[in-house]
Amino acid sequence: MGIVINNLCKNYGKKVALDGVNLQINNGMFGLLGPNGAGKTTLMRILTTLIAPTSGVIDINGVPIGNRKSIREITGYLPQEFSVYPNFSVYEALDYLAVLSGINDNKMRKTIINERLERVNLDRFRKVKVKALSGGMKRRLGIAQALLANPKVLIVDEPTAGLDPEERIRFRNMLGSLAAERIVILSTHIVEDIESTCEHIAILDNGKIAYSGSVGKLLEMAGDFVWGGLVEFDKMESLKESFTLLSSVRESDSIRVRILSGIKPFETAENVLPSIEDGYMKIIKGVV
Ligand SMILES: Nc1ncnc2c1ncn2[C@@H]1O[C@H](COP(=O)(O)OP(=O)(O)OP(=O)(O)O)[C@@H](O)[C@H]1O
Repeated sequence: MGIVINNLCKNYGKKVALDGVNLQINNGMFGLLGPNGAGKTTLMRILTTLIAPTSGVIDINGVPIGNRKSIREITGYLPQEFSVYPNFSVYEALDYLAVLSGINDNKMRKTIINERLERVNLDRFRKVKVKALSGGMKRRLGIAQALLANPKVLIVDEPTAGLDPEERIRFRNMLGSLAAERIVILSTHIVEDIESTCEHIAILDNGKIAYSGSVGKLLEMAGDFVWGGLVEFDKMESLKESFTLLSSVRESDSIRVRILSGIKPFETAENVLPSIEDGYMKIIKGVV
């Protein structure tokens, strides 16, 4: 069970957006990371049957992706640009979307909407107009919409972009609790979003899977490549030219740097504990 993707390719004309993607995604929270243009949205739109692959095989819980009706019944999607009727109230917007998704029985629709509103902590705001919601509340409404049919797979694209830190944390926690009983795929280029929630991740780069596996394994792989130490100001330029500088913070007369490198970058440098961001940079920069 779960999602199995074999040799998936997607071309837009001459542009190759996905190039031989192989991936297995099981229950729980799965992070899809990658720089802008890597192909994340394309992959998610294929998984939700909004666009068709050029070639390759995908099964979701044993159902082939070509069986669009069944796939749509088991997947929920929160796109990057989620917007609904601004003058509707929260309840009206969900009611309308529920009718569109085929939940015709009035009593059942009411029960489902009330449950979803509670799930995303918006029940107190049911009468508030959509246009009056904060960014985080709109995103939560988007999740309520994606959960209407109680999908086995929930796919969310860049959900925390534009949210303030408190809203972002709340949103991540909510996704974490939803992942207890389904697959949640979280696509983002914000590495922090992955750090606190996902056990398994994939990194897409230029249409290809550059890494897939556990967060722990990524950290292990980055272990010997992250260096830290204090350097003098006048050494900074040459360090920047020769190595990937991860961070630099002034400390009185020197600068404390973190550097990604396969060799010791300067005499007093020492290996330091890597973060997911360091692991991500190692993969994307191809440091060996
Ligand atoms: N409809 C389209 N026609 C042509 N090229 C497209 C189309 N949609 C996407 N692309 C291109 O395919 C590549 C992958 O795009 P995609 O939107 O999947 O990447 P992404 O990882 O989601 O990026 P972002 O984080 O910026 O949303 C990009 O080079 C993009 O310009």
